[in-house]
Amino acid sequence: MDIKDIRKKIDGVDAEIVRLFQERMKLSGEIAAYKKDNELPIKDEARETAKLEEIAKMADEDMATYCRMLYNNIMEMSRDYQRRVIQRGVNMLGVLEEAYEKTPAMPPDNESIACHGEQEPYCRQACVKFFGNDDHIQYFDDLEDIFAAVESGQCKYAVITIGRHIDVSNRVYEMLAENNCYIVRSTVTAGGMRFVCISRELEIYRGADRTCLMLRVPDVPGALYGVLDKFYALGLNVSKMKSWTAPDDEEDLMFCFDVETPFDSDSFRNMISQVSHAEQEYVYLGSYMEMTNE
Ligand SMILES: O=C(O)C(=O)C[C@]1(C(=O)O)C=C[C@@H](O)C=C1
Repeated sequence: MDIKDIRKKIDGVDAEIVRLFQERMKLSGEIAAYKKDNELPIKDEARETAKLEEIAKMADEDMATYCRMLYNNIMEMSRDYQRRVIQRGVNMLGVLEEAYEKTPAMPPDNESIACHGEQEPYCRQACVKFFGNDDHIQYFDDLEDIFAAVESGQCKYAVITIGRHIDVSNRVYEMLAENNCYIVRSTVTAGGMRFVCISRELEIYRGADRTCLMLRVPDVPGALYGVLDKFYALGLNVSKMKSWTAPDDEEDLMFCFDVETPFDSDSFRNMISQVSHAEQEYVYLGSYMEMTNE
């Protein structure tokens, strides 16, 4: 068969795939609305695992791995779309201000905290700084287990490092977004490791003076400039800037950075308005205070 004929067949199959993919995404959007109304988390690990198993069984033997990879990506996009559906029309500033009003002066000192076993001594130091004690730590082997513990409610908070290993911190930011978790406090321990306290509930403590934002942009010249320019125009300082290639597409860049401005200020409100009306989809990862030794 001529290559042209084969391509024609591929075009036909692609048209079907696009139609069905969009149909699936719309259904996923309906699930997002249900999850929002019933206060359910976007990610359902058990459903995804079962779905991948089912897909692998359904596929021909030599295609099973490809089908699994495809569905891994499809479900990641599906979650991304659900996040957008949920955020659409939400008055972001109103949500943040309500969270600020509801957050107590100090974090509770008797909640379970998920930590990484490998980082034990530093984690303890960070917990003492955040909660005044290190009595309620539960140790886990990896980040996935830590986020699962927070997601399921087994632990209300997690204290994890975000510094040092560049790959680790990128993954932490991606996982915060995937699991709808927020940074609520931050500190640097002895040894120069930066630890953050994260929560699934949006909490904004008094004194919060920096806000962590993440966004995805196409990897084209000037992409970074176009993002930062808007913050500089508002007189806002941007720090702890990180960028890396999107995990699922080499042509996209992920940016994560802190904007330094007190929560209770006009410049904060201007920034949120800027972010809410931007063309790009920003992911809000929390407003917090950097806790020092004093
Ligand atoms: O079944 C759900 O709960 C969905 O939200 C749909 C879906 C999917 O795309 O298949 C998306 C996210 C969940 O983690 C699991 C599955």
